[in-house]
Amino acid sequence: MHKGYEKSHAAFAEAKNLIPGGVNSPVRAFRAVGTDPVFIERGQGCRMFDIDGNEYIDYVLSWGPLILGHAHPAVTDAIIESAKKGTSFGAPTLLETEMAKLVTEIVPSVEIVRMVNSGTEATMSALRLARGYTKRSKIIKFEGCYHGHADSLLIKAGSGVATLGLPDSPGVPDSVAANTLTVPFNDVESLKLAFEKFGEDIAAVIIEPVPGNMGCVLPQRGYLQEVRRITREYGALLIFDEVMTGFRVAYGGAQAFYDIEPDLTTLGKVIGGGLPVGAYGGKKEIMEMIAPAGPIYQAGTLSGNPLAMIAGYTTLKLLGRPGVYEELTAKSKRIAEGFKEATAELGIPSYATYVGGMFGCFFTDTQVVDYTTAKTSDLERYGKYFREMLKRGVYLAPSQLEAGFTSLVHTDDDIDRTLEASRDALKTL
Ligand SMILES: Cc1ncc(COP(=O)(O)O)c(C=O)c1O
Ligand SMILES: N[C@H](C=O)CCC(=O)O
Repeated sequence: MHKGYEKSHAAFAEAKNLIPGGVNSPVRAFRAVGTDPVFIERGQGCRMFDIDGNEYIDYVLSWGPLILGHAHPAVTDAIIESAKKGTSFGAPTLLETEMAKLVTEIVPSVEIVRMVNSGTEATMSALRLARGYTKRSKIIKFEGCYHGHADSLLIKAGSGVATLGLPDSPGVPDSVAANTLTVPFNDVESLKLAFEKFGEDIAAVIIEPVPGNMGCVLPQRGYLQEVRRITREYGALLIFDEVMTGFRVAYGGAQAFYDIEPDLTTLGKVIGGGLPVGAYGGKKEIMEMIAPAGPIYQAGTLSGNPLAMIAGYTTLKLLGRPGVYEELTAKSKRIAEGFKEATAELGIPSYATYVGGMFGCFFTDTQVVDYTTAKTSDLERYGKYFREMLKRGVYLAPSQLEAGFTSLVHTDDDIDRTLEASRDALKTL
C-alpha cells in the first residue's frame, strides 16, 4: 500500500534551506514532473526504498551507472575489502593499470586511457586535448546533447538544462560560447554547412552517439558514419561521448554497436560501478599529448581512486559474461514495446525507442530524431504519468527529456509489474 510522501516533503523543505534548490544536482528536484522528490533510504537489486517506506522498481539506476542493480554483492564486497587497505593514496596502484588494460580491451578505439572523477571532467579534458592537439579553437556539439557542465558545453544542452529551460547558462562568458557551434542531431546537411563555413577552425565534434539527454534518441542509419567521414575530411577530431552509452548499449559501447572509430572517447557512469569515475581515452598519438607524457595539463587529487577503480573493475568484469547485452536489450524492448502497445490501445500519441540497456518513451506521435522533435512531446502528460507511476511503485526519470535504463537484475516479473502499472497509469491521463 502506498504510504504517502510526508517525510520526503519535510526532508525537501529542510534541504531547500541548506542546499541550492534542495538537491546536489538539478535533475533530482522533480521540477518538470510537478511534485517534490522522494528521499531515498536504501537500494537493493532493482528496488529503491524511500524514507516514507515506499518501494520502487528503479529505471533511473543513479542515472545509468547501476547496470548490475543497487548494492550488488560482488561490487559491495570489493569496495569494503579495498577500503580496509586505505581509501586514497595519491600515488600509482597496480589496479589502475589493470583497469586501463581492461578498458582498452573492451572499448575498440581506446588504446590508452586516463581516469578522472566524473563525466564532466572527462569531456572537459577531452576538449582541451582536442584543441591542444589540433591547435584550433571551435567545437561542434549537437542541440539537446548533454556532456556535463563545463562552460563550453553548456550551450543548447540537454538533460536538466533542457528540463529547466536554461538553454544558455548565465556565467558562461560570450567569448567561450562563441567557440561552440551547435547543429541538430541526425542532420548531415547542417553539419556539412558548419564545416564549410568554419572547417579550418574546428578542433572537434563531440557527440552522444545515442543521445540520452533529450530522451533516448537513435541515430538514423548511416548518420554516425557521415559524421566520421566529415570530421576526417576537415581534420577535426571526433569525440564520442560514451559517458552514458559506454558498457550500456553494448560491451564496447555505441562505437562497437555502430562500428565507428572515434578519435577520442569519454566514459563515465557504468565505468565507476556506482562510485564517482570518468575517463577519456583514444589514439595513443593523441593521448600522449597529456601531461606528463606531453604538454597539455590535466590532473586530479582523487583520480584513479582505489575504491572507485575496484567498483568499476568488478562491474566491467561481470558485464563481460556471454548474453549480457542480449538480456539488457530484451528488457528495454519489452518496456518500450509495452508502452507503445498500451498507448495505442488507449489512443494516446506515443513514440518509443530502445537500444541495449537504454529506452525512451515519448508522448508524441512525431518520430523523435532530434531535440526539436523530442520537444513535441506532451511534457505535462509525462509529468502526470510519472506521478501515477511513482504512486504505483515505479521510479522513472523525472523528466521526459531523459533516457530510461534497464539492469541485469530487473526480472520478467518486475517488467510485468511495470507494464501493468503503466497501463493503469495511462488510463488516468
Ligand atoms: C552523455 C553524458 N556526458 C557527460 C555527462 C556528465 O557526467 P557527470 O554527471 O558524471 O559529470 C553525462 C551525465 O551527466 C552524460 O549523460
Ligand atoms: N542526464 C544527466 C546524466 O546523464 C543526469 C545526471 C545529473 O545531471 O545529475
